[in-house]
This record gives sequence, C-alpha cells and structure tokens, in this order.
Amino acid sequence: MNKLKIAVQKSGRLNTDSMQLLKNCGISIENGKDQLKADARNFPLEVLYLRNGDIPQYLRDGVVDIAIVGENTLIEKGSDLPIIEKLGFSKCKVSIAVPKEVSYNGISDLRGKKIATSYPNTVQKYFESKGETADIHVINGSVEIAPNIGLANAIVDIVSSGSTLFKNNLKEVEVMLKSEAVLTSSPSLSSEKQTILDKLQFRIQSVLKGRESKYVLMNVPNDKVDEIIKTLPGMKSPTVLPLAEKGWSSVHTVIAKDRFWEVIDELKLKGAEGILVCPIEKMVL
Ligand SMILES: Nc1ncnc2c1ncn2[C@@H]1O[C@H](COP(=O)(O)OP(=O)(O)OP(=O)(O)O)[C@@H](O)[C@H]1O
Ligand SMILES: O=P(O)(O)OC[C@H]1O[C@H](OP(=O)(O)OP(=O)(O)O)[C@H](O)[C@@H]1O
Ligand SMILES: [Mg+2]
Repeated sequence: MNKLKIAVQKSGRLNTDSMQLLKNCGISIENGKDQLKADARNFPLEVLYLRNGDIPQYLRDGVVDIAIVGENTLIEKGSDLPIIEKLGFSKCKVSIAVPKEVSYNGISDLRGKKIATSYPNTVQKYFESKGETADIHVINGSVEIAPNIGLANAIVDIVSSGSTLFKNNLKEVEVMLKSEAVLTSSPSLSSEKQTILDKLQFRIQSVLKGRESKYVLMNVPNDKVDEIIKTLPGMKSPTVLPLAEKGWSSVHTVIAKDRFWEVIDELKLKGAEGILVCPIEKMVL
C-alpha cells in the first residue's frame, strides 16, 4: 500500500512535540537512534527526519508529502505551500530588535541601516509592505550578537521569552509576525495520499481539541443541580448520575481550558464539592 511521507525536524525545537503529537494520534514509530527514515507500525506513514529549513523545498520536489514546520519557515521559504492545520506548539514571534540604548520611533528609523537576519524574504516583504527598503545582511545563526560586534544596527529574529534579546542588550521594537508549528503539504497529492492525510488530520484535530478542554466531575446536592447545570458551558447537556449517598448527584462535563478557573470558582460558590479535573486524551466530534 502507498504510504504518506511526513517530514519532521530531525533535531531542534520542533522535534519532540511533533513526535509526541504523532504518538498521541495512536501512531507508533519504529525509532532507531540516528535513523533518517522510520516507518509507522500501525498507520500508512513514513517519517523522514530533516532540517526544518530544508523542508519547503523537499515538499515542492515531492520527496515528502506533508510536514510539520514552523509557520515562520513557511512564510520565509514556502509561501506557496498550504497551512493545513495549526498545531499549537513552538509558539514564537519574528521581531525587529535594536540595541537597548537606541531610540526607535518606527520603521523609517531603519532607513539606510543594516539589518542582520536569517529571514531575508520575510524582512524584505515586511519592509515593502510599509513602503520602505531594507539593507539586509543574512546570517544563519547567533543573529542577536550582530549589533554587538558592529555587523548590523538592528536584527530580525525569533523571540519567545525574550531572554536572548535581554542577554545581548537588545529590545524588541516591532513584531513582524507570530508563528506556531503547522502541518503543511506538497502542492499536489494523489487522491490515495489525500485519503491518508484526511485520516491523519482527523486524528490530529481530535488530539488538539482534547488539549483545549478538561473533563470535570463534581458532587452536587440535588437541590443545586439545576443551578449548577446553568453555569456549565459543556459540549452538550452534562451527565448527571445519582451518588450512593442520598440527596447527592455526580455531575460530569467538559470545560474549555481558557474558561476553566472562572467556571470552577462559580461552581464552588454554587455548592459543588469534590471537584475532579481530568485531562482529555482525544475528543472526537
Ligand atoms: N525560542 C523559541 N521558542 C519557540 N519556538 C521557537 C523558538 N526558536 C525557534 N522556534 C520555532 O521552532 C522552529 C525550529 O527552530 P530550531 O531553532 O529548532 O530550528 P531551525 O534552526 O529553524 O531549523 P533547522 O532544523 O533547519 O536547523 C522555528 O522555525 C520556529 O518556528
Ligand atoms: O526569546 P528566547 O526565549 O530567548 O528565544 C529566542 C531564541 O531562540 C532561538 O534560538 P535557539 O535557542 O533555537 O538556538 P539556535 O540559534 O541554535 O536556533 C532563536 O533563534 C532565538 O535566538
Ligand atoms: Mg533556532
């Protein structure tokens, strides 16, 4: 049977979470250390471990069918490739930074100034969209050191916690884009491979939806059940089961993570007790 070939970063920021996502999708991969290729045991998938920055070209060449890459890499090198699914990990920004002591009032301050970056296309497009041109100096790593060694006046690089900027005496002055890991694919897939991708995507969506929510169980006095149910934002109507102790019920529901604490506080106020919160492995809707 035809297998879908997926590119995953060989090592680096995306590798662990990408492999964990496949695992959570129930796909088990025979992983010999230092292997560049591995087959899935129970799904028609072959994993190729590649450099993140090389993946857009491999997709275009048809060497791989789909991939997990940083969205910023797609913007830089693969703007012709589709984002099939945003995956919610490796979140970061691509930002302009200048030395702390330099005043910055807008992008026009960088006119005639040198900008060091590993993302020349992204920088060029951004400057063009603002009616400016950029004097770009491409470097492939340790970009943040460039202003300190007199190589550039400003940089454009990835910012997450901001600690690399801080250590290099730089400040973020403009966020050019926000990025997270995404699932992308080659521009054309055979219908057989598309069918496998649809199956994989369905599993990924179930895992991601599960991560967004918690399963909550609580004990509620029977006379408070109606009021508690009104508070709950669950998928459908909550489950209500009688407890062995007379006059009490167990109420089960699903709560979105971002509304979680707000709802829990209200439930406690309204008389819920013994609240249990469980992770959801998958949510199939
Ligand atoms: N500090 C960070 N915090 C969160 N996400 C990040 C961070 N740095 C990078 N990323 C994301 O992870 C992706 C991979 O980054 P990483 O530094 O591991 O590899 P790379 O140098 O871009 O690629 P290659 O595999 O080609 O060496 C980036 O494209 C970005 O989307
Ligand atoms: O805002 P922060 O949390 O400090 O993260 C930003 C840093 O992380 C990335 O480098 P990485 O650690 O991946 O090293 P690399 O240069 O080897 O890619 C990126 O290139 C920045 O330098
Ligand atoms: Mg990096």
